[in-house]
Amino acid sequence: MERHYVGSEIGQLRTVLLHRPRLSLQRLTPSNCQELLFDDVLCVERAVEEHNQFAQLLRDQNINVLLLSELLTETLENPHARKWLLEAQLSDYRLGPTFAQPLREWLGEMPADALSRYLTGGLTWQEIPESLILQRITPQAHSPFITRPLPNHLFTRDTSCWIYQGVSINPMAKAARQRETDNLRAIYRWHPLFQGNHYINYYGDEERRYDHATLEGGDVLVIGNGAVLIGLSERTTLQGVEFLATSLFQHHQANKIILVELPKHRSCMHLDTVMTHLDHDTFSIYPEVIQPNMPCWVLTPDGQGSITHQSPRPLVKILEEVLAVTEIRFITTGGDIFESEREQWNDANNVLTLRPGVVVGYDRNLRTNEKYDKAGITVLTIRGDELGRGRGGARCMSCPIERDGLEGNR
Ligand SMILES: NC(=O)NCCC[C@H](N)C(=O)O
Repeated sequence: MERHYVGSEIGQLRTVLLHRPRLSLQRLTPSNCQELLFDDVLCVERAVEEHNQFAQLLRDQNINVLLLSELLTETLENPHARKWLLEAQLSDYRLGPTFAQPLREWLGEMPADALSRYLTGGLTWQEIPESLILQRITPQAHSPFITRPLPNHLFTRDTSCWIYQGVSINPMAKAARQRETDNLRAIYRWHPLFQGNHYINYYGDEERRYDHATLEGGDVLVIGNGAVLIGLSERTTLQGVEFLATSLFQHHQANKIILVELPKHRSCMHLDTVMTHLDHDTFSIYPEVIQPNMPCWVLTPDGQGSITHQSPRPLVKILEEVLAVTEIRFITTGGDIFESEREQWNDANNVLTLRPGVVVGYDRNLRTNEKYDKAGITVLTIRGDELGRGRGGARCMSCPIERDGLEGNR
């Protein structure tokens, strides 16, 4: 049986979920990219090459790389999964019953790989048979899309996140990303890799409107020793955190949730865009947003199945305690004020730690990479000139499913 467990941010990474987009990026244009949360259009061939390089680097480090499209295709071989997902993504409420039902029937007959491609890349009016278009009561379409592409599946970190012995399948804050969660729900519910009772479903897998209780994995750092650091960001709310924390405590998977209040800005949309864990005692931070002494709330179990909180204390003190180290090293983004702002925007702080002191980051962040190097952190670099236009780095583009704890325990 597979072992799904993420014991820390820095222990040996063993299995990771990535997504190599193609169709969704081909459909990004200057007129829709902002709405789809990209800052520009991409050269798709180069983006695919960059992503292949990233995946290959991980494989060369003996890390097992799972690809979301492949898992989704395998999931769609199951007729229950196929029916559920078509109803979730192309519901009567989204498209109107007279059109939605025949459309689902047409898609339902499709080979799994073609369907997986549309469920991630979006479906246009040009791709469906004329006879189906005629079934629409109002023939006027204002958009080329029946369902919009999901280019942000690239950032597998956000849509689901593994914390110790379980997963949160996250209710996303932005409309452009909410259908990603349906794809992930289908994978976790039906893909053979995730069958059995060997992990906990903490949050987000129910058929309900999560409303303001949103949560995204880029805000969740599994610090280890039963602690989780969570950013209250543009995307993750205290409402969402309350549900996740209660579930983590009830399942005895965590005993401390440290809350970091972030500005609600796109440049630091998730905690991992301004802070990542590099080695036992070392973090990367963007000092304009994260200061070692910033006061942070800590949530703990109240002993009766719910949560309580302790008064705010300096971040650095809490981390030293949790990690049992005498002094935390903070490596700040490199360069002068202009360079560091530019490098943070290009995800210099958003590195993926493969094992203590070894990280993957974009090669373009020269100043910050130099500082990592001087501090004894090995940076394995990848190109990200195209991928970076989606505003995410190596950590955002990866969802660890198996990773050792701090002591190397699995
Ligand atoms: N953890 C992360 O910071 N993920 C990057 C997400 C970028 C994506 N374009 C978004 O706006 O959601």
